[in-house]
Amino acid sequence: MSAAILPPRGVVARVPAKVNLELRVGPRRADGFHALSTVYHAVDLTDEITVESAEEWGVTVLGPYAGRVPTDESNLAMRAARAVAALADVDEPVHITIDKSIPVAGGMAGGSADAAGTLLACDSLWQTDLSRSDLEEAAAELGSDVPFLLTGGTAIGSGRGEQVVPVLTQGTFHWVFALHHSGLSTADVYAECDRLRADEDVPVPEPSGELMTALRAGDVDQLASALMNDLEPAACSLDSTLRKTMAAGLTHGALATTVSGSGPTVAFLARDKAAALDLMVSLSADGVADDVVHARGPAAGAHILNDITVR
Ligand SMILES: C[C@](O)(CO)[C@H](O)COP(=O)(O)OP(=O)(O)OC[C@H]1O[C@@H](n2ccc(N)nc2=O)[C@H](O)[C@@H]1O
Ligand SMILES: Nc1ncnc2c1ncn2[C@@H]1O[C@H](COP(=O)(O)OP(=O)(O)OP(=O)(O)O)[C@@H](O)[C@H]1O
Repeated sequence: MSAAILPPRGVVARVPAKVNLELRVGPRRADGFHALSTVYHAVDLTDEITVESAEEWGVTVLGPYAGRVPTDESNLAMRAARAVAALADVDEPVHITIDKSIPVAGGMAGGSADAAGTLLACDSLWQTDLSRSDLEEAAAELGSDVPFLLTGGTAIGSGRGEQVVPVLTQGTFHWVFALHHSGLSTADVYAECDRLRADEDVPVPEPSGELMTALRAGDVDQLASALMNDLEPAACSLDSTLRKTMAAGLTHGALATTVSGSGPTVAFLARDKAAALDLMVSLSADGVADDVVHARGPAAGAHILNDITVR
């Protein structure tokens, strides 16, 4: 006699953080967003999202950042679950548990990652027949960074960042991230960028050939010289400690440094794993950041780890 196949009671998804290898910010558009040309790079600093059938809708956040993440309807993971339920016409509450390692308001797209993981986990739990493009559309509505977190790897982002095209890269890059407990609001950083450039004629942004060549060749030195972020002056203007953190990493042997997205996380590119671990020790000893972590990229986008079928 064959055992009955039960639908899964819960699904676990893993989602990466991101750093922008290049972030060119164009003029503010009529809808308030800025035209972007960016190269996203997923790194293996991850959150885990568990979505389980429940009596009521709810969110629990685990880990050191728990106190700084809302657990009501404004949580991006909850908004993602509601979006899948509406699209697939499902009326079945879920409880979402976010085991959080990606810093909050750190410029590494932590909330966006949780949204991407939840889209995938709910899609799997409810066995909807939503297409990949349905999920990508829902992702773009939740936030500009969310579609990339579904894709992962390394990808060019255009539009307001929501249009994503994967790029081929070779090898693995080693990063050290200097985390700061005080976050920066993404909207504030874009507004500060506008203020600092008020007298400039800002061109429509385009990707650079040098970065694409570096990625195709897996050339870490070339990548080091191609890193750039138009939001860096704005993030450093809002948090005056960032320049000191960046300088410390370069003194301790980082090949290059950049503010991650809208900051305040500072990313350092290291030659290899050993150099990254040395840099971590030196930065920790300097006390220039609240925490220092090593991560590798490119990493996989949101993916399902397993179904929980036990009742
Ligand atoms: C800084 C980056 O992380 C770089 O990848 C993203 O551009 C931010 O993406 P995100 O956090 O998903 O941002 P959203 O939730 O879409 O927008 C938050 C706020 O950031 C500003 N914003 C965002 C994206 C964009 N292309 N232009 C903007 O001006 C807007 O003020 C917006 O209200
Ligand atoms: N699941 C979530 N995780 C983290 N923050 C969330 C979440 N849901 C809602 N938020 C809210 O969103 C704000 C921004 O959080 P997030 O960690 O996504 O910023 P970020 O990493 O700087 O984003 P980005 O890099 O995409 O600009 C937080 O301050 C928090 O109030």
